[in-house]
Amino acid sequence: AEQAKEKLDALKEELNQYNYEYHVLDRPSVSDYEYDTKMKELKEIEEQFPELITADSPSQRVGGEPLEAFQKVNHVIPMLSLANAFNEQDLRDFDRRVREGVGEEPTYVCELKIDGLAVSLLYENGQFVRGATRGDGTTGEDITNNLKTIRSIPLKLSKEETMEVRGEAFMPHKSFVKLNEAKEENGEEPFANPRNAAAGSLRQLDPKIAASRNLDIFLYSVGLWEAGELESHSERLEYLKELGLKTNPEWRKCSSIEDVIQFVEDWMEKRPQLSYEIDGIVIKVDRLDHQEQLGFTAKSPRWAIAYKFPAEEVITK
Ligand SMILES: Cc1ccc(Cn2cc(C(N)=O)ccc2=O)c(C)c1
Repeated sequence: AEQAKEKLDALKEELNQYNYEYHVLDRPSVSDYEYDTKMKELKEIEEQFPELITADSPSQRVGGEPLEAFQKVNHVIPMLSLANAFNEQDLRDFDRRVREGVGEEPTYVCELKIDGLAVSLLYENGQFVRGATRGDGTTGEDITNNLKTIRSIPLKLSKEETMEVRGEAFMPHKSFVKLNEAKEENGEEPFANPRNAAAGSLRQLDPKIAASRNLDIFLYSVGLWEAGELESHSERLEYLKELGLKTNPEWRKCSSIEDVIQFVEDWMEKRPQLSYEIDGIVIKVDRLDHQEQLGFTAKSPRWAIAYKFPAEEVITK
């Protein structure tokens, strides 16, 4: 069994790397056939030596039996909602409040606001151990088995960090159209939009159904983090990527509200080119000390705002 363990460890490393290249970088280095052949080899060894199976093995993505119900999860740091901006004046008002609060010109980070389901991923010593929905911000549902089926979620980080990361799980356009075609063929009610389809998929008690829905994820923030000492949101985004997590590549630093308004106008135009749905732009003050100075209202941070695009008629055909 010693050689089997060595062979298995090598295959795990290799397959997790290929999975990362394909689903996170969108830059595979081997053919699907080669990936599939090595996966079969790994499963054969695990079948012979079940005691060698580990939680971060690529064979463990589509987990166990359907659950009876979801366990509750308490978010130690609440997952807050963002205040909304609907026009340029709202953005200028936000900028004025920020400048008055921090007493200097802030740097902003603008990110695409993915129209999916906010989720929390907990890693302990680099291992993915638990995934949860946002719920009401304080209490969510444990959907670990369903989130494990999202191929772009690494089962192991590139460093042995103990941290909670947050992001948006979503259903890409192509998967949404295919799913609704299948539903209509079966005479079932199609989903109204990709957000409902993603939420419906992650609320399935049977992980095999979630696995069939081709969901994806972008991570964009950090919750609990033992050793966290970075100083800005932009550094955190870069660190999430360094850890092997999928981050949205379109974020930009903006040195003034004029830049923010330009970014918002640009993406209003470019939105239809994306392979996933966005419902706006998230604007955050970059420096974490500025964020602390600004603090929170009862339900939202004062250092961030969500610019909402006018609802787009979704072409479901
Ligand atoms: C048979 C088969 C196996 C794998 C895949 C997709 N894919 C490919 C790779 C790869 N090329 O590095 C890695 C992970 C993965 O999920 C498809 C579409 C079909």
